[in-house]
Amino acid sequence: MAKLLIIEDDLTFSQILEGFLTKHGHEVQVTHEVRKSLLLLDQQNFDLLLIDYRLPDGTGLDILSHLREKGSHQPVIIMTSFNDVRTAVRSIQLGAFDYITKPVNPDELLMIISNALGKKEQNTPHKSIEHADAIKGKSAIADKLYEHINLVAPTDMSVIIQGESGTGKEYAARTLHTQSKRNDKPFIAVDCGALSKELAASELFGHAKGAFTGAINDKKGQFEVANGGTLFLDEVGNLSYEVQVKLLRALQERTIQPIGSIKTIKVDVRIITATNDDLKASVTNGSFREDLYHRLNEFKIQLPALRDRGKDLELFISHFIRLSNEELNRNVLSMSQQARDLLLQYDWPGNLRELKNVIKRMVLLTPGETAEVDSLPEEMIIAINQSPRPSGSDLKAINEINEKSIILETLVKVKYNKSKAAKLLNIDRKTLYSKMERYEIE
Ligand SMILES: Nc1ncnc2c1ncn2[C@@H]1O[C@H](COP(=O)(O)OP(=O)(O)OP(=O)(O)O)[C@@H](O)[C@H]1O
Repeated sequence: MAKLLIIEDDLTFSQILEGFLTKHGHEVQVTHEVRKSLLLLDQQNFDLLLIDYRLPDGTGLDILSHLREKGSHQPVIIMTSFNDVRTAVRSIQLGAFDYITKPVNPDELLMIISNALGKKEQNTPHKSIEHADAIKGKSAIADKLYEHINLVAPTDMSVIIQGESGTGKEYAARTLHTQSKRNDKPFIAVDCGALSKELAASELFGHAKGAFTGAINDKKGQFEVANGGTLFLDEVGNLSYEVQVKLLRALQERTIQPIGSIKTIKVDVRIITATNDDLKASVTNGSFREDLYHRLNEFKIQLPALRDRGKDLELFISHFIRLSNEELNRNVLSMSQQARDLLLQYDWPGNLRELKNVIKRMVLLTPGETAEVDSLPEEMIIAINQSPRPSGSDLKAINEINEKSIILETLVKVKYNKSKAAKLLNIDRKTLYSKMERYEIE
């Protein structure tokens, strides 16, 4: 049993969730606003938080930031409408464990909660590393990527890995380490996005007993822990100006000084950083130091977005189906044409992480061997149909696009039962068939 806090402003939905999770053995509390939830979080400890993305007095990200400032690391799951996925993936950078799209599927929710509780101990600023099951891809863009990785890996150069959220930056950093001569020494990953301003310096450089309230013992910083090996700083753009100064000094002088200590410690560490922001823009607007940027940017690796990886998408789909079959004890061997088309058409703003989640959910909801389109989030179809709107005043084109997306949405809702769809759409079956043919809906 775990102690859960639900922060959700939809009263009916929060009641349903509360009942459902209580029935599954959890102790559940519910609140409906950011402000009240912050008070509760300051008074009590919860094992896991389930937070609606849009709340009346803020967003789930405000709560995540508050937790980060406090240095709390309990797993957080963000619940979001599909239209907010692009923003919600940002929550992962701020330390959320995962997100789930509404309407929430009960099996999927239980799976995510149990994964989150299972990984609780690892959900600290030191990121978990589970990249034994990785594939490279066969597209031209993947070839180029690995050419760069192979080129720079054996050197001691500092590398910045840039790429959208979920593109595999941590995986790339780990590959650089395993292909370097430091591979028998530690690879330490620190998620700077999940560190509060106050704790960041002590996390990186350590502190002496009594250096500040709460520093009850000496603590080794991650620089020292990584000595001889590689230190991976994810979301490096989140470090405060003061910590940037300390980091630059550590890199230039190859020594660190724990907070509150007079001793200096020699360190030999290769630095790999990752960012999904444009760090150069942060230099231009003054939030990131230019001298540090140049010191970190001896080589830059750009990770491609999934939507730009062509045929690799299909390889990743098969790969994640295999992994999910193993994990969930399922036997999904194929997908219907509609399901495949949908996965190939979608533009994957959350990249590999989003694909992995969607496939896991699909496998979970498929008891047989063939996954059907209704095991995919129906909002994916809406997202695809929302993409290009004809510009200007071509009323006929606008009407056609609207008509196509309403037909698609209805078909998904009734699991492609055409009689039911025709009834809901208030047209006869023959008209529905001819419209489906015209709009190339299978
Ligand atoms: N080459 C790969 N093969 C298989 N799985 C991968 C690969 N690269 C990444 N993944 C999976 O995709 C997910 C996201 O990867 P990762 O955490 O490395 O991305 P990231 O870019 O560091 O994310 P963030 O921007 O949120 O820090 C992980 O679950 C990881 O296991």
